[in-house]
Amino acid sequence: MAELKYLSGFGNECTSEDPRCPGSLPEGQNNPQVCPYNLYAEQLSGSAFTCPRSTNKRSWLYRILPSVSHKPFESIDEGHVTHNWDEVDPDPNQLRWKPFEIPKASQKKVDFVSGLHTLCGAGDIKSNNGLAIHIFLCNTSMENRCFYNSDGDFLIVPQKGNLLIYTEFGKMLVQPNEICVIQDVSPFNVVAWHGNYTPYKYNLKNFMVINSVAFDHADPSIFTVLTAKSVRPGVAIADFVIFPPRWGVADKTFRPPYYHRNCMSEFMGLIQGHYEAKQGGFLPGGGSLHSTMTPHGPDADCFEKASKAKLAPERIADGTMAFMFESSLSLAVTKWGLKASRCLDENYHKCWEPLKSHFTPNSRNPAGPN
Ligand SMILES: O=C(O)Cc1cc(O)ccc1O
Ligand SMILES: [Fe+2]
Repeated sequence: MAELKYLSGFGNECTSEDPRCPGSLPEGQNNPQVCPYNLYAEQLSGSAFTCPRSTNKRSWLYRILPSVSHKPFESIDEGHVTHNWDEVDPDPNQLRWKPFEIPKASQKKVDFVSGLHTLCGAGDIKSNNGLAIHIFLCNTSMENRCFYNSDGDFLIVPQKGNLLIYTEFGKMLVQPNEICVIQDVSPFNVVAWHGNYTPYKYNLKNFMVINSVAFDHADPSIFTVLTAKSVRPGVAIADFVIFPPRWGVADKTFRPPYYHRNCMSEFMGLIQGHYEAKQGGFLPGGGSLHSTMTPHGPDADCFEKASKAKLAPERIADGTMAFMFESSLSLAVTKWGLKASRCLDENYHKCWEPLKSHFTPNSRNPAGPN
């Protein structure tokens, strides 16, 4: 396939015309009585019409047939997708999953849609307020079918293999270490479009990381790549946060993540490498969930090493890409997540078992390594 060319600029107003139909975008207006090439004009709204201009999102598509010209929808087997957050009793334990297994194509062909497995989530689709985390485990391209999600935005984080995604706005090749966000998808008959509501992808290597250059551990909001806002300012439905390779230079500081409990839920995954707070057990393709107020933090090995380490400047997480969805919702795990996936790590809690008391009641300030 010819190399794909992309329009650049997050949130920009972009335009695109199929080179075979020059001038297919109407000039000076969006909705002419008759569009160039006798195309249909169709608007796709990504925000309420009434949003202020700075948050208003919409695109205009000029297509051979409007997307309403489809046959009636019919239900299909829902597979492993659910929005029932009461399948199992709430579980306050720290949860960790071994790498999820991709089925072998020789045994069963599974495409992106039938390979979606809901792991956890919260909220309500009808009020458009919620979040679901699905693991996609597929081995086959989608043929003669396409998919649209009218429940919300899809942020896709591939861990293995490449995704060639056909959207109404064009094609995207999304590879590990890249992410993409898609909207509605329907038959691919768009000849031209313009607007600021489009699918996009982003290479996580381009994230300009900041970190503490003096002392102490900055909270991970410094690593926020994308935010799905809630109605409460500063409180996200989900922040998408990454832990990319960077320099650690903080003096007199325990540099890995601190022990904590959080009113936000934290779902983490690893694309490649190993995560700085866990010496082992948290593997690429796996995940972990520390839901509302569940205590967690560095494992015992990590604590021992980092509290004794000489604090020279060091590269943190070279070759690594971990990510987190930090959500104000209390994420409930599905039956698939707890049982059917067969990937739940029953021994996760043991990584903290060796932690011992270092309390020295008679010496307030024991000599540290530096
Ligand atoms: O739990 C985690 O590993 C993620 C995390 C990292 C960090 O540097 C500070 C807080 C936090 O939740
Ligand atoms: Fe955390």
